[in-house]
Amino acid sequence: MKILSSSQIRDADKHTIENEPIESIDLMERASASFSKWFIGEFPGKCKVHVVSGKGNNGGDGLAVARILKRNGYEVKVYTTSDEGSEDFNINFHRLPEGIERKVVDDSLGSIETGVLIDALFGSGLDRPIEGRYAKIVKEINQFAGQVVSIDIPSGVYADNPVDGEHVVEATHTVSFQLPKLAFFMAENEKFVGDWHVVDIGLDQNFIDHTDSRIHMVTLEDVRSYLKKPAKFSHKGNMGRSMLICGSSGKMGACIIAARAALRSGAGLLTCYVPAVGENIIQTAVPEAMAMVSTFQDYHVEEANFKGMDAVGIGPGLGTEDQTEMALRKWIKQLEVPAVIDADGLNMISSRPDILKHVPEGTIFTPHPKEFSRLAGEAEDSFKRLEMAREYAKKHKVIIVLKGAYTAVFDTEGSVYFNSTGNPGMATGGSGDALTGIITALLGQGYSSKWAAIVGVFIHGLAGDEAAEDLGCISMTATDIIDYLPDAFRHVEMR
Ligand SMILES: NC(=O)C1=CN([C@@H]2O[C@H](COP(=O)(O)OP(=O)(O)OC[C@H]3O[C@@H](n4cnc5c(N)ncnc54)[C@H](O)[C@@H]3O)[C@@H](O)[C@H]2O)[C@H](O)CC1
Ligand SMILES: [K+]
Repeated sequence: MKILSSSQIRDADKHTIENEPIESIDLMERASASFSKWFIGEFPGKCKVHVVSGKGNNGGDGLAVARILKRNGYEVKVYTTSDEGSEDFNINFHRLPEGIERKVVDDSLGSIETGVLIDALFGSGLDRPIEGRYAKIVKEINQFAGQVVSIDIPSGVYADNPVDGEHVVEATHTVSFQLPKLAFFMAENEKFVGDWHVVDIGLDQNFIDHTDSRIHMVTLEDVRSYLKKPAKFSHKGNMGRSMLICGSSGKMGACIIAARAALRSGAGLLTCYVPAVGENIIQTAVPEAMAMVSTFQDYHVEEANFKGMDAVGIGPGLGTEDQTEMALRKWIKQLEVPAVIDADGLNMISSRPDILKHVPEGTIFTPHPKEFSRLAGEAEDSFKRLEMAREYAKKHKVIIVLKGAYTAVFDTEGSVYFNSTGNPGMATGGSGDALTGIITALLGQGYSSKWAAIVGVFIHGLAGDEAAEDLGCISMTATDIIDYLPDAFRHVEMR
């Protein structure tokens, strides 16, 4: 699914009005009806509803929603910051039926005790920080004890830029029109956006399909269409020969997790290349995997042989000893097959950036934000980090998997794909090692680097979601994520 900027959405809006054709006020009605349908589903008990409207079209939506909810049996009170506004605001202001209490407010809503508050103060037309009387209103909204639902976007949040003021509505839910907004994927906006939802308002799909956007959200349908089904005549030899280079004394767990995740992700033949300390451990814990054992006891110091391999995963539990770093340099120089580099592998590259020039095109890096800042420098905010990751991926011709609540995959051409699965329970030791294993297995089965990363991240998150459903976010571990991989793959396969 594409994510469009506010100006692209405005164009889609204009195009729909001209070409459907539909009057702008009727499009507002359609948007408000879609919002109301969502609202009635979420709050079926006919609670008291307080609608706070600004004077733009977001406010106009609020007024239309007030009317629709009143018709559906809700007790509605409307607070407007003005009795006059945009053309469609004015029409909806005059359409407000009798029986809706209304109040034109200056800088205070007065006391609101119960019910649900709908925030229609500012939408995508916000063009400066919220100050003065509007700031006081936002303060009151945030002090309200009940749930707050923002129409389209929380007032004070920009769709495509970082928040620049102190006064921003903190919504419980945000109901966005037609598509999600880039702002929803940024960690610092989580407390403003709350749980977000998208409702269809019938903007011209053909126009959206032809609008150039390099920002996407990965959906189940996307992954379903890319998932390779094992062929009837497949055998272990053509399901990919993969190697994990992993482990050091005290860090063999990372290796086990990555190996198990790879096997649960369809790796045909898996070899774990480990230092001597790891031989018995890996052979006992993961009997399905072969072990290739380096002569040195505690950590990697030697060149590996990738002959006959289809994919390599480098990083889980490697440690960052100087000699391991020298070994990493050799591994990277002789890489001829698709590879994913994680964790300590990335940390070593950060401390010796000259290694970068030997990294083959299309290699996948899977940093979390801290590892990414070691690679590319500190970012002021998530929007800047997004640009930095995009530039880094393009410049070094690598796929970046930037891990976070919405893990983002950056391809080498400047596109970014936000993942839509996963939960806070996955921020647990070993979760990243499992992801490395999954991606290595997919690379081995012939997925392109970009799609191995996108599909791997999605499946990893989905397995985490299935695990969280049964076990809860607090108790789940990385091993649980692996245990739920079969459910996740089946879920994607199901049609
Ligand atoms: N295609 C769609 O998605 C549809 C969207 N709709 C809704 O329209 C709004 C956008 O409406 P717009 O009139 O452009 O902007 P706002 O309502 O956000 O308000 C603009 C209004 O406010 C002034 N303003 C901006 N920033 C500030 C500020 N910080 N302080 C004070 N005043 C400010 C600005 O000058 C304007 O006067 C979109 O979000 C949807 O909710 C349609 O209803 C359906 C189609
Ligand atoms: K709003």
